[in-house]
Amino acid sequence: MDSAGFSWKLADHPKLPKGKTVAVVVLDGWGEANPDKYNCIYVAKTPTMDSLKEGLPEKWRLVRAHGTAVGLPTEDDMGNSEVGHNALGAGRIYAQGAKLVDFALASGKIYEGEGFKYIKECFDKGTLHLIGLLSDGGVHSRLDQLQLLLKGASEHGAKRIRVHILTDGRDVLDGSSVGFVETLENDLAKLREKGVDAQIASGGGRMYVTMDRYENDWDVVKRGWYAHVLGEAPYKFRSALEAVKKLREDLKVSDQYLPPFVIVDESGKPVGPTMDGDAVVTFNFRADRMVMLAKALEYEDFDKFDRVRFPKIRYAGMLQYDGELMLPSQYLVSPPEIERTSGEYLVHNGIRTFACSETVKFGHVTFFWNGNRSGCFNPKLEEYVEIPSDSGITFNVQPKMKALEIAEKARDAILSGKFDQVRVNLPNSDMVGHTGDIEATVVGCEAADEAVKMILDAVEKVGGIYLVTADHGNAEDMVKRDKKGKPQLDKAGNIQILTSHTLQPVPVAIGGPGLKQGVRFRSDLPQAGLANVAATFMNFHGFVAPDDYEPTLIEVVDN
Ligand SMILES: O=C(O)[C@H](O)COP(=O)(O)O
Ligand SMILES: [Mn+2]
Ligand SMILES: [Mn+2]
Repeated sequence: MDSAGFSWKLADHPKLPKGKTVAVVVLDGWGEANPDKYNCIYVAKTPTMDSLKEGLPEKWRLVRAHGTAVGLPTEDDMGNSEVGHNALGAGRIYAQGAKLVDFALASGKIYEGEGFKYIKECFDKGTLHLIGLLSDGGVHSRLDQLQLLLKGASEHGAKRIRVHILTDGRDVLDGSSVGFVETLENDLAKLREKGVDAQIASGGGRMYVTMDRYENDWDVVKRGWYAHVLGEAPYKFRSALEAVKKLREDLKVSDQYLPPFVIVDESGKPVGPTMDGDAVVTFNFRADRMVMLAKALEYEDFDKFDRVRFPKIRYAGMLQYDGELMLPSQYLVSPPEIERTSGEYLVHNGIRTFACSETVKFGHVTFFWNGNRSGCFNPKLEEYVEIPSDSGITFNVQPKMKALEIAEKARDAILSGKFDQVRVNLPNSDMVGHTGDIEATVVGCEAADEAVKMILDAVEKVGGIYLVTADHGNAEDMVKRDKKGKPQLDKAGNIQILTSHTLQPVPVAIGGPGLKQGVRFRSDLPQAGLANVAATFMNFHGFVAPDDYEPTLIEVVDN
């Protein structure tokens, strides 16, 4: 208990014992939707997940994983890993980056903050560079926010602006990059009419240029550095619209994987390399895929690739992306203050924790889970294991990914008796789902199901408890639908493959020999969401969750 009366000590659960091994399994991108041929989870053979569903309604239920249930601005916002794992780990709903940036832009407060004042110093003599994902997906960034920022920055004195665009096709339909570039070009033309020298300067597909995460492949960031900072790329165009259209057509690549390009003037010179005295803003609000670039832009000492030139710039993130590393040190909007997460409480109460995934999702069960905080709380009680992901491939080529390796690590951790909580993220349904390859996604779902089986078998052996859930939907719906739920055809009469997440709810399944008789899902929380899960597994560890956590999903009835 500190002087303010706060204590990390959790109250004992009146009915549930301590000392059980609890496996918490997060299937990434595994939602519940009507059965049809575009529902890869339904098409896949998933005997383990199917058997869990037989526990409905006492041991299997659905929870909300999108929109306001996870702190997003509207019910039209699909869920995503950041907000999903934040809610799962923190047990409460926080207004998330998307919403905080909306507020800051609408109120104009963004222009009064320290971060904006810091970059503004460069507006007289230097260029303002805006780097980020050009998309209205609302997962990492939003086009309307970029539009407002462009307008606001120019009204606050920016005279020369260069935008460096990463094309999406992952949180939005493939091919939509063309329309986004058109919209942005229109806005920039309007700024030019007002005397602002504003242009797109470079770009590339988000999965090939700049937006890697968790240090899976620094070459991705290096390509971005060359294009956005050095002004060098294998492809040069006079306009971004031409770049995106030609690269898609000539190379037959999708938006996500466009190669890096720079825009050049009539003499072939890049129009917007980043130079001493310039300001840079990375306009994504979401952290994971901006942290690596932020390091390259901010750190004096940096050895991940040769930056060739390290310009003296003033750099600010849309948000601070990592609270522990305080990276970047300058930012336009304060991130959600996610504190007192379940992970922190549990280590304070002696719970030994093991967390594991492969690189592309490793930060999800650690960094996002712990409220966007790197590292663990107490290395004596926690072990975080990262299995290296394949890099340089799209995951439809290896749809099984490292699911079984993750499951083996989890199994061994459970059988070792050294841990009270064993937490994993199984990435397949999400990562393969994002490729839009339906057959491969089916294989990925089957691999994830096998991995769940391996973990549940280990839980069975040690008399433990399991909680299986997901962070948002993806693989359960792979086609764009109209309001009635029918596949919506494009102008040519073709179905449109949905590479993005969905608005679907996700399952929560509980069980295992250690789960006391009489434990069942309450029926009075029909609107429950991911944030209700933390209190639930805290109960399985024998504790009552803190008062301000969203209520537990379970009750214990006496037989
Ligand atoms: O970053 C990505 O891969 C997608 O934009 C969102 O997927 P995730 O939220 O599952 O990571
Ligand atoms: Mn996810
Ligand atoms: Mn995803």
